[in-house]
Formats: sequence, structure tokens, C-alpha cells
Amino acid sequence: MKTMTRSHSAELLRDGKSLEQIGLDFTLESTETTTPDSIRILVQTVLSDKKPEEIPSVVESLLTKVINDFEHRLASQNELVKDTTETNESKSLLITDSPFDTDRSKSLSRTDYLQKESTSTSDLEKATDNTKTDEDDGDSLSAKEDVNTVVPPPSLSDDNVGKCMPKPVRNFDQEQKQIQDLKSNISTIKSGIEQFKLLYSEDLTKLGNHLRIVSHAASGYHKVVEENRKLYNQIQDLRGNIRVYCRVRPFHPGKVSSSSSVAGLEDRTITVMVPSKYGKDSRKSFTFNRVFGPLATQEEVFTDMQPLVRSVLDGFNVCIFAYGQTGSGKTFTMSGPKVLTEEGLGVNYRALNDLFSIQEQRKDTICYDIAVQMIEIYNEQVRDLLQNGGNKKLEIRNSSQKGLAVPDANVVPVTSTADVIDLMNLGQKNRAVCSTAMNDRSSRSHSCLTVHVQGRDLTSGTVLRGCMHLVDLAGSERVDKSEVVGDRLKEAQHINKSLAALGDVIASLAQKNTHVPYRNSKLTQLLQDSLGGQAKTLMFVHIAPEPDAVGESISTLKFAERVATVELGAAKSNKEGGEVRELKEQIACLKAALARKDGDQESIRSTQSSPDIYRMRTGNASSASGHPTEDGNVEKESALGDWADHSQFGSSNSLPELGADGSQDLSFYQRSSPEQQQLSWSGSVATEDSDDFEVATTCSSEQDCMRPSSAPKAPSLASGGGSAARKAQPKGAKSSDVRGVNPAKRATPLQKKSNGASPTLIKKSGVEVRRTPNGKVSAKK
Ligand SMILES: Nc1ncnc2c1ncn2[C@@H]1O[C@H](COP(=O)(O)OP(=O)(O)OP(=O)(O)O)[C@@H](O)[C@H]1O
Repeated sequence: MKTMTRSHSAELLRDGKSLEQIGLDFTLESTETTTPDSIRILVQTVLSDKKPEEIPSVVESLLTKVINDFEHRLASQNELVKDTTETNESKSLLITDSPFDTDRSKSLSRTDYLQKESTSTSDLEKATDNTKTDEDDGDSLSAKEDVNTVVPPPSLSDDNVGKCMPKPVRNFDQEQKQIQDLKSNISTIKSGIEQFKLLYSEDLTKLGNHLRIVSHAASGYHKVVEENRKLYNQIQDLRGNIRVYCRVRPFHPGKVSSSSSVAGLEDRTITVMVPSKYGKDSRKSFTFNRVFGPLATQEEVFTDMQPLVRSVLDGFNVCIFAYGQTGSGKTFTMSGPKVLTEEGLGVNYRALNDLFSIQEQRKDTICYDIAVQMIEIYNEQVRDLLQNGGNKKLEIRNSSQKGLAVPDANVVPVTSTADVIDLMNLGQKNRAVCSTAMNDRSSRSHSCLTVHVQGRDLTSGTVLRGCMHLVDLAGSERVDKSEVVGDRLKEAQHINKSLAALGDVIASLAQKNTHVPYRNSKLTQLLQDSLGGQAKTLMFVHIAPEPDAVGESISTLKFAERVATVELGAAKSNKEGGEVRELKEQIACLKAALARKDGDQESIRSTQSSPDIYRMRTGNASSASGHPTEDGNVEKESALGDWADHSQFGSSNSLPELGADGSQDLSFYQRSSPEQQQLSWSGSVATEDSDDFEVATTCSSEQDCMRPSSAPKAPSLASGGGSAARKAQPKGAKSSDVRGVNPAKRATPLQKKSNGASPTLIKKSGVEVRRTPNGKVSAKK
């Protein structure tokens, strides 16, 4: 019975019964004699499935009940003993019925006992007989008596009373002993609980320490991840890879869709849903240098590219261009939202602000000049966005004398953010923008903000020049999707054609082809220095999350993946020490003097042998106040001052190359001379339809290589008949210019047949070097 009750209470506890039920069961059970062990087992059972934090309260409640119970019993016992003593003393106890009648019950309560006071004499006699029996069984019974049970003296006689007296006393002793045991159990349990509490708090402290260590490790892990990313970017820098960042635009307000084409975003990975006509959609992941989700702020985006932007102040050329379908957020990233707020400022503003603040910080050591140009390519025409009125078409000259890609566009010095905002507003106003079905304010042109920086180290005199193109491309779009006709259709076709040309250039670069078709579009011409040169280039691809944009998104991401594989070679700083510059200038002066000395005789000889030979430019090459242009006019000094005098600007900072015979090409140094730079155009002729020109020139003279097809040709030929002169010159024939520069000592004209099939003839220090369209070189004395 006892076992059953105990196991039942344990079961109740295990079944999650309330504390009251636990107490009740325990109380009921304790009506029987309970050994310390059984109590311990019971307590352990009770506590075994409790949570550590519940244990103190359960034990406390348990103990309170036990103590209350036993105090109550103790009180009853005392009362009983007192009553018994009183009864004995008065000898008035008359018991007619034995409480030890085993047939009826083992015990009688005090109430029962009192009720028996009126029992008849015969009953008392019976009881006296039974007392004997009880005396025999007394020991075995006593241990199991309920503490409330009173065993009254069974006999009427003094003797019987005397015999019966020890019984309650004996029970009382045992019960006292039990109580003592229980008390000691309780104190054991209490101390156990205390110990448990102590251990628990120790564990808690340990756990807290572990948590601290883990969180520290987690933050360390994030730092390591960040560090890894930086190192990865550095490796990419060293290899000269084009960096690719990806940004996902949020849904337009009010058009939030439950499904997005973007299935997952991580630090460097974007996963998109690839719809399948058959069966389940699949997912495709693309990894880039960085991926920004819809919640990324303009500041976050800029912070990541800040080091790249800053490198322009250290003399690097940088190009950041935004690519993506119409309405995917290119203009938002580059300029900001329509209504501009401080948080909304795009990369353009932030980049210039950053340059200004560093300019200020370094003003004691380096003096920087910053100027900007802003152009757009609209329907394959280049327009100046900083021109008030007028619509002059401009030419792209990647290696113009001023080192400007579009030398005829306004170059405006800027010194503050306010200047920049004014200029940008003007530029945005002038930009070709219209509404398409896909974007209510779509940019219909590629726009390019170019920041020119020139710094002079105030102590060493070192000059560094950097240039940064910030390009917001027109949106790639499917013509049918944008529902355009007429002029808009023409615009879209031009946009798509130029983006396709960009794709071709990227593909050629990725495959390391010798022939890169830069000249297939104005856009690729503009970006030639950044894509093929030694610039640091970052492409920002934009993704729209709408499910119906997934097709465009996938092709954009695939294109971006290809771009990421393009290695441009490590970027180089356009830095020139003061001494080096002085030496170069001395060499240039000496060479110029030598050339002038030899020039007259050479010029006479050349004119005699080749009457058709064309003259290049006129004017004083060493003029400090102006630069002669190809057509012989003298340019006014540009806003950029002497920047134009340095061929290291732009892509022309390449190392001197080796001639076909392995000797170093002196023309590199000759190009470094201002005077020679002005002469370097002489005789260079290019044709519109051929990229072989570039193949030849990429390896020889970058200045020549970049000559745009539409650059004046005939006017540069002083003696006319240029086409005849362009045909392969007789071996050893020297071109002449009005200043009679010794052709053997300067960069000789590049010659090229218009059909592109003929080898290119380059003269190097008396050596004729032939380049075939596939770039191979052969030399002849
Ligand atoms: N990250 C962004 N957070 C909030 N709004 C954005 C974000 N990117 C773009 N938008 C909003 O989406 C709309 C289209 O963006 P935006 O004009 O920049 O696209 P686009 O790619 O330049 O388009 P297009 O090629 O047609 O010029 C704008 O209203 C812009 O404010």
C-alpha cells in the first residue's frame, strides 16, 4: 500500500501535477511510517524531472508542508500525552472496548477513545483480556501507528492502568525519534539544496563565462571575415581584377510582392530563382566581391568602396560604373533619389565630399586641385552636360594631350560640396531622361562624371595625378518590354547596342584576346582606359526584385560574373618624383635641341624624297602658354594647368616596353617630354572601321592607339595628299614636320592601312618595326 501510494505520487509529479498535489500526496502518505530513505527517494523522484530553477521553490514548499505537518502532529501528540497523563492521574479512564481489537481496527483515535468512555463494564473486561494480546503485538504495531493514534490504558484496574501506561510513552518516543529523523533528513535535504544552489550558481557563472567567450569568438569571427574580404580585395587589386558589387533594389512602395526573384542574400552571394517551364523552379547563386540587400543604406554602400575612391588621391585611375536593367536603381546608387536628402546622397556626391575632406586633412603636405567633367553618350553622340545651352558634339580621345578622355568638354574646378551639387543639378537637368513603361524617369543615356585630381607634394615636389570615372549607364532593357516606338525605340536600340559592345569588350578581355573591340561604341571608347588600362575598376550591378524581372536579372548577373573574371593587371599610381621629372625635362630639352639641329637637313631631304609627305602641326611646341592641337591651332591653357603636359595621365603610365629586338623603347621617354607629346600625334592615322589599329598601338604607343577615328586627319597634313603619304613609306623615309624634328629621335608616326589587313609600320630609332593585325612584331633595320 505504501509503495503504491509513493509510486503514485511520483507518477503524479512526473506527470507534471501541481505542487499542492505533491504536498497532498506526501501528507497522505506520511500517515504511515516513512523511513528517511524512502523520503529521500521520494524527494529525489520529485526533484528529478524538475528544472534546476524550479527546484529551490519546490523543495521549499515541500519542506514547509512537512514541517507544518509535523509541528501540527507534535502539538497533537503533546496534547495527547498531556491528556493521557491527566487521565492516569485521575484514574477515571474507563475503557470498555479495547482499541487493540485486531478484528476491527489496529488503532483508535483520541475521539474514538473518548467516545468509549461510556462503554459498559463487560466491554471493559473484554478489553482487559484483549490488552494482553495487544501487549504481545505491541512492538510490531507501535512502529506503524499513526502519530495521532492514542493507545489508551486498556484496563480498569490500577495494575492494568499501570501496565498500559508505557504504551503511549513508548509510541511517543518512537514518534519523537521519527520526527528527529525527519528533521535530520530535512536538514540534510536543506544542506543538499544549498549545495545544489551553490553548484547551480557556479554552473551559471561558468555558463556566463562560456557565453562571453563564445560571443567574443563570434565577434572575432566577424572581424576575420571582414579581414578576409579586405585581403581578398587586395589580392584582386594585385591581380587587377575588376571588382563587382551587386545591389538589390527594394520593392517600390505600395508594390510589395509576396514573392521575390531573389531567394537569398549573403555577404558575397546572391541566389535567384530560376523559373523553369518544366517542373520545379531551381535556384542559382552568384558570388561577387560584395552583395548589398534592399535595406543597405547609401552610406553603407559608399563606405565599402571608399578606399577605392580615395586611391584617386594617391594617383590611381578609378572607374566605377553602374549596370543593370531599367529601373533597377543605378541612378539611385550613383546620384541618389529624385528628392535628395543627406542620407540619400549617392556615390557621386559622397566621393567628391570625401575627396574634399581628405584634401583638407592633407593640405599641409599635399596641394590638391580637383576638377570635374560631366558628359553623356546619347544615341552614340557625346554631349557636354556642363554646358549651358548649345549641343556641341564632342569626341572621345583616350590619350589626348591633356590626358582627358573628352578634352573638349568643360572642365570645372570644384572646391566644395556646394560646387558639386550645383554642377550635378545642371548635369541632371541637361541629361536625356524620359518615361518608359518600366521606369517613370528612365535615363536614356550613359552619363559619366569624371573627377580629375592633381596633387603636388609640398616637400618632395612629387606630382601625382588621378582620374575617376563615375558612370551611370543607361538601363539595359528588352525593347518589347519597354513598349517603346519611334525615337524611344531608336534610343533603346542605341543603348542596347552599346551595352552589347561593352559585353564584347568584357568577353575579349576575359579571354585575354589580343584584339579587343573598344571602338565598336562610344561607351567602350570612353571606358577603354578603365577596362583595358591599369585603372581600378568597380562594376556595380543592380537587380530588381520583381518576379517578372528575373530574366533580366539572371542575364545581368551572368554578365557580372564574367566581368569579375577580367584581370586588368595591377593598377599603378601616376606618381612622378620631382627629380625624375626634372631629369626627364632635361632629357626632353636636349633631345628637342638635337632634333632642331638635325631637323633642317632632314626636312630638306624628306621633302625632296617625298613631296606628298604631310606636315604635322605648326606652332611652338615648347610654348608655355598654349598647346598646339592636331590641326595646328594653339589651345588656350586649360583649367587643369600643366596637367596636359604629362603623358603619365590616364593609361599612358605604362612601363617602357621592349622593342622588337629586345631593346627598350625610347619612345616611352620621348612621350614623357611635353614637347615630344605634342609631336607624338604626327602622322598617326586611324580608320573608323578597324580595331586592328588598337592591336598595333596597344603594344607600341598608347597615345597613338587612342586616337579617335573621327579626329581630324586631312587638316593635320600640312602638305595635303595624306592618303598617299599614309601608304607605306619607303624604307628609311622620314616624315617631316615644320619644326624639322629628327624622326629618328622621336616617336615616329604610326601608319596604318585603311583596310586593316596590312601590317602596321612603326619606326623606332631607325628600326622599322612591323606589327601585324594579330599583334606580332617583326623588326627590320
Ligand atoms: N536602394 C533603393 N532604395 C530605395 N529606392 C530605390 C533604390 N534603388 C532604386 N530606388 C527607386 O527605384 C526607382 C528606379 O530607380 P533608378 O531611377 O535609380 O533606376 P535606374 O536603374 O537608374 O533606371 P534607368 O536605367 O531607367 O535610369 C526610383 O524611384 C528610385 O528612387
